[in-house]
Order: sequence, then C-alpha cells, then structure tokens
Amino acid sequence: MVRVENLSVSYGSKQVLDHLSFEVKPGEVHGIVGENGAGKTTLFESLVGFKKGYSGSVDYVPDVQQSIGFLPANPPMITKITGSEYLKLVLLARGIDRDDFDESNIFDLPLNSYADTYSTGMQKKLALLGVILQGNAFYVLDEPFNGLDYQSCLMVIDILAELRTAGKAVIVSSHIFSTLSDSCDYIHFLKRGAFQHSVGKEKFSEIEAVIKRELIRDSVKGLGIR
Ligand SMILES: Nc1ncnc2c1ncn2[C@@H]1O[C@H](COP(=O)(O)OP(=O)(O)OP(=O)(O)O)[C@@H](O)[C@H]1O
Repeated sequence: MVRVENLSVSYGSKQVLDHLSFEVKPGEVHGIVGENGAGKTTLFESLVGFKKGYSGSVDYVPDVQQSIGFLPANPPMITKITGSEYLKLVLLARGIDRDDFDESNIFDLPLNSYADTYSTGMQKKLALLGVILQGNAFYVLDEPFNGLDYQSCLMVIDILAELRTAGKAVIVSSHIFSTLSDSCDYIHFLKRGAFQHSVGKEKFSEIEAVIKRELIRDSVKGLGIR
C-alpha cells in the first residue's frame, strides 16, 4: 500500500534521512523509535507530502494518497473554534458532514469549549480523534502518546489494534518502547537517519535490550551519584 525506497533527506550539507526503504501493508502497524533528532518527524513529513525535495521514492496505492490521516507531533489549533467545530471542520475536509460527536468523544473532551484553551494532552487527543473519525486508509501518527495520561495511552493502544483489525496501514512513532511493543507488528529503530534495526513482534524483547545498550550504555554513571 505504501512503499518507500531509498528515501534520503538533507538540510544543506547535513543528511537527516539516509536511504530508508520499507513497506507498510493494509492491516500492519509499524512503529518508529529513535533518539531526539534521529529523523522521525522528517520521515513522517516526507511520507505525507509536507516535505518536498527528498531523493528516492514514496509510492502509494492510488486512492490512498487522498486518504492519509496525519497526526503531527504538535497539532496546530485554530483559535476561537470549539472542539466540536474542530472535528466538524476536519471531517468536512473528507466530505463528511457531521455534528454529533457524543458517542465518539471517548476521551471525554469538553467539546463545547474553545480547542485552543485545551491542555497539550487534550489538544493531542482532539487531533487524534479528528484523523480517526475521518476514516482514512493510511495513518501517520507522530508521537500520539506524548503528553497523554496513562488511561489515554492505553486507549491509543486499543485504537491502534482497531485500526489493524479494520485493515488500515499505520506508522507511529514513540519515545516509549513499551507503547510500541504493545501495539505494533514491526518496530524500526532509527539512528541518525538510518534504520539500525527493523524487527517483527517475535524479536521485540531482544531488540529492546539491544536498543537500551546502544542508546544509554553507562552514561548515567558519569553523574557520580552516591
Ligand atoms: N528545518 C530544518 N533545518 C535544518 N535542520 C533541521 C530542520 N528540521 C529538522 N532538522 C534537523 O534534522 C534532524 C532530524 O530532525 P527530526 O525533527 O526529524 O527528528 P526527530 O527524530 O523527530 O526528533 P524528536 O524526537 O526530538 O522529535 C535533527 O538533527 C534536526 O536538527
């Protein structure tokens, strides 16, 4: 459904993504984990067409390109519109005219309040709700767990499972490995713009140990805590 081949992105002389190749099929959830600055957001923006000027290719099954649900790491909010109005607006972008969100308001958001007065976590949940209700075919979710309380994180894990069952293709990033191991079919460890490891479910625990070793080593010992 979505095939990425040799995707490379540079900012000036700095190469940020280095020949990434992978494929996301319907009913698959792919997780991306990597340290700050590894290139996750750059990858996601390239996938959804926000970032041009990359080399390599991003190919979709034709009807999928019009049906991408992108949750940015920091979803932009429009001022002076309520949560309900926000949802109505993003659904209208997919030609869906809908006013009643009571049953879909699974995060108990104050939908009659202005969305720009929501907390960071509430805005993230509203934006996530919007892309899910749009009924897209391909979901690109940049840190959907970030800023969410524990209960909402569990709900997002459930949402990812539902998307898989519904045959959607999903790519999701997180800094918390366990959120990905609970929800993904494949995990890709992105390091300095390249996939250092790409593994399926059966190797998640093995790879978690490897990633921990590669990322932190004994650096905390340098604090000399006694
Ligand atoms: N507009 C830009 N101009 C120059 N360099 C940029 C630009 N945007 C991102 N970068 C650099 O590209 C690299 C990857 O950034 P990116 O935001 O994709 O990382 P990330 O993995 O999403 O990080 P984080 O986990 O902190 O959100 C970083 O080194 C960053 O400084």
